[in-house]
Amino acid sequence: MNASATNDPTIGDIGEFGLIDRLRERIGHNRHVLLGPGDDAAHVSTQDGTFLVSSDLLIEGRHFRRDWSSPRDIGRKAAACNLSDISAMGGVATALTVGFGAPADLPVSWALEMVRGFEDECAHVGAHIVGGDVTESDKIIIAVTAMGDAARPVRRSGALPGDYVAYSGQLGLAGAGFATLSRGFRSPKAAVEAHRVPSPPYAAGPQAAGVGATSMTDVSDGLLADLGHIADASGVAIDLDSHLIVVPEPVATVSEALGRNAMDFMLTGGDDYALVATFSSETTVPAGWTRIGQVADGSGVTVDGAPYEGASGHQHFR
Ligand SMILES: Nc1ncnc2c1ncn2[C@@H]1O[C@H](COP(=O)(O)OP(=O)(O)OP(=O)(O)O)[C@@H](O)[C@H]1O
Ligand SMILES: Cc1ncc(C[n+]2csc(CCOP(=O)(O)O)c2C)c(N)n1
Ligand SMILES: [Mg+2]
Repeated sequence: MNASATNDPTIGDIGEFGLIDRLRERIGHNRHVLLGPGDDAAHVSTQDGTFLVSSDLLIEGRHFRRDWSSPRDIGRKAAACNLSDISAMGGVATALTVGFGAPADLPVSWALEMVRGFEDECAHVGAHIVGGDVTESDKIIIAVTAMGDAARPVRRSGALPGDYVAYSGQLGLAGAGFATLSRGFRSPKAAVEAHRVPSPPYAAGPQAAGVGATSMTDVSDGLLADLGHIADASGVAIDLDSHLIVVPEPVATVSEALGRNAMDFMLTGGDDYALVATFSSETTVPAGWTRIGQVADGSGVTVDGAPYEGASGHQHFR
């Protein structure tokens, strides 16, 4: 921290999650807020039911680059990271609103292709765009709000000692793709494609909720970082068994080519939007899920019984 930090800290001083904590201190709630900020989506009641709602912001240069991804890819990714948050509550997304900021010289066709990407991705769950906003901006900004429905939302806070940890979907590929593109390469294609368009296992969310998952989240920042949110919210410790985490071939290829540790991509690479959940030891591992760890008394996330060296995942402002 710099000298001024003690008096008037900057966002850079306190970081993404420090800022969210400080903002949340100022946010009230009413009787309709069944679950407020802090989970993948909020849960709100209405006169005749309830809904889930979640927002994610994508900024050109921070989340995507126009020279790396097509407008259709970018639309699909912007939809995917929002639809994934609804799935991570055990829900099914029904509607999106899309705020779109763009420079005046952006071709109209770019925006239309982006919306095609949105509709393509939304087709996986049956959702559609129901509104939005447009504004002029120096860089492209895509601000999405997703709404959805869940019979029994699964929170981050329900993991219990004795539960096991399992994931569904892909890990490591998008991070490896980002590293590949950052070094000016275009292959392996599977990794680069995973950065451009993630493949969230949408149906696995309601499936896990249906068999009684005790907690769940999606992996947007990195497996260790996002499991850290489950550990914190649940007041438990989580230990992963690295031998149960199988490195996909493209991740191994990228690791070798770039002189990187493959497990780093698997444990700390974001952007794949896998789901990770905890289940009671009496629950059979659901089809499509892979068991990778254990919940115990304590706090924090360890790998093979020891803290993992380095950053646990992507953090803005750091
Ligand atoms: N500006 C804000 N005001 C109120 N709540 C916020 C704000 N920013 C984030 N939050 C809340 O903080 C929690 C964590 O946010 P975060 O963005 O990490 O969640 P996420 O969408 O699951 O992850 P990601 O953005 O990496 O996909 C969420 O419940 C979110 O609603
Ligand atoms: C051009 C470019 N640079 C970096 C990355 C990597 N990245 C950016 S944000 C994020 C976490 C999720 O975002 P958020 O927490 O904002 O939802 C990750 C893994 C990228 N995808 N594209
Ligand atoms: Mg999430």
